[in-house]
Amino acid sequence: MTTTKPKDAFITNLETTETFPFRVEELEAKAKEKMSKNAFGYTRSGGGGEETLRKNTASFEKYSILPQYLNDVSNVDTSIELFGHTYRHPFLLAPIGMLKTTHEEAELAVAKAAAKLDVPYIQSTVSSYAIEEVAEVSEGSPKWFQLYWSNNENISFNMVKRAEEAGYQAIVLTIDTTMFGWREEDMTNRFSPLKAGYGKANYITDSAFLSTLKQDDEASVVEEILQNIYHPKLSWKHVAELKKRTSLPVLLKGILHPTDARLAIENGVDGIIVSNHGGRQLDGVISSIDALPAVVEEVGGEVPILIDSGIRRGADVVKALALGADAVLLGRPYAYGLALAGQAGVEKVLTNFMQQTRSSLALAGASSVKAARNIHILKD
Ligand SMILES: Cc1cc2nc3c(=O)[nH]c(=O)nc-3n(C[C@H](O)[C@H](O)[C@H](O)COP(=O)(O)O)c2cc1C
Ligand SMILES: CCCCCCC(=O)C(=O)O
Repeated sequence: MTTTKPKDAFITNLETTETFPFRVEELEAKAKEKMSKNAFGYTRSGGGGEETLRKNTASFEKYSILPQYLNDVSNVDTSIELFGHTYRHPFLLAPIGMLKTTHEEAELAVAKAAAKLDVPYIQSTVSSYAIEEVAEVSEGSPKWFQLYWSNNENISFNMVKRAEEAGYQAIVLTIDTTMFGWREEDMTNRFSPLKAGYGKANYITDSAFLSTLKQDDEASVVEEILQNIYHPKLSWKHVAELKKRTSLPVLLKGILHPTDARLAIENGVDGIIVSNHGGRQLDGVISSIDALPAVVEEVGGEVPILIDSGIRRGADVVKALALGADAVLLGRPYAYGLALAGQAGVEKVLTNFMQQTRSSLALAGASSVKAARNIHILKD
């Protein structure tokens, strides 16, 4: 008798002959071997003494799933709906800048992997490939655009307009990086995208951004990028202005305080991303998963809430959904997948997340993302 795997089975992967790491710790270790010290340091590290970076993953362990069984979880619907679009999985790819420091095909490889697996990709303002180049290789697939509000406002408005014209479905304004965090590892390594990666002139190709940069000087280029996005005056007035400038949904990335979540809603924001930027900005801040419950309570379902920072496994996704997130953003793991094997590496990281999320939902007793809200979570 032949046995066939049922479609979408909760595959164990025990029979695999693959050498691509399943363990995220091994993924990071292998990426370290493959990447330059400069680029790996930039990707892995956090702000200050990395207290928040450590807390982001450690905090997940304080939340325990109290599963319920005998629920018939033979069909798990992992799809979600956001802003009128249905997405097949409850995760998106977080914006990660200057991916040419990691792999020559950078955002093109990531966008192609995301498109193939129907995962929305959030493209960073400081991408190594321009908005239109990314749109071209992943035509028709869901993409959002992350905005750093340049102190040269025309650059920002122009990028938003171009993203809209290129078919991006939402604008994500990052609010926690109006100035750069205190990045000790990058300072120690004298980080520069020019020495970290591929192609001297190509770490950022967007013409609007490029025009503000001298491209041939390792040290000053970092300074110039940071000068461009340095904007300590950024305020709720800018959020209101952005809302006027685009018909796309606007999300704020970097909300941690429930009062800021309320202000976001009062200022017409369409969605909130609870995030501490992967522990890369202010060190010592609360972990995202610890910040989530109060934000969820304040928002009361008025707008969708997404979360990132520290999500490493399917069980983390389930915990975030159970605590009230509508979706999560995956960050460093896909960058490491990119470092190891380009587009195929990103696909591998994503398919592992998909299988793990599906089986974790089922084993917790939820047959849909909506049902995940009813999963009981105990906090240590
Ligand atoms: C190398 C790197 C570059 C990043 N670049 C950006 C960026 O350009 N814009 C942004 O909003 N967030 C950026 N982030 C933050 C991510 O979007 C996300 O918040 C963070 O990676 C989540 O933490 P995790 O990767 O530890 O899960 C970057 C993160 C990393 C690791
Ligand atoms: C050296 C320029 C860095 C631009 C900001 C990218 C980012 O958000 C990050 O966390 O790094």
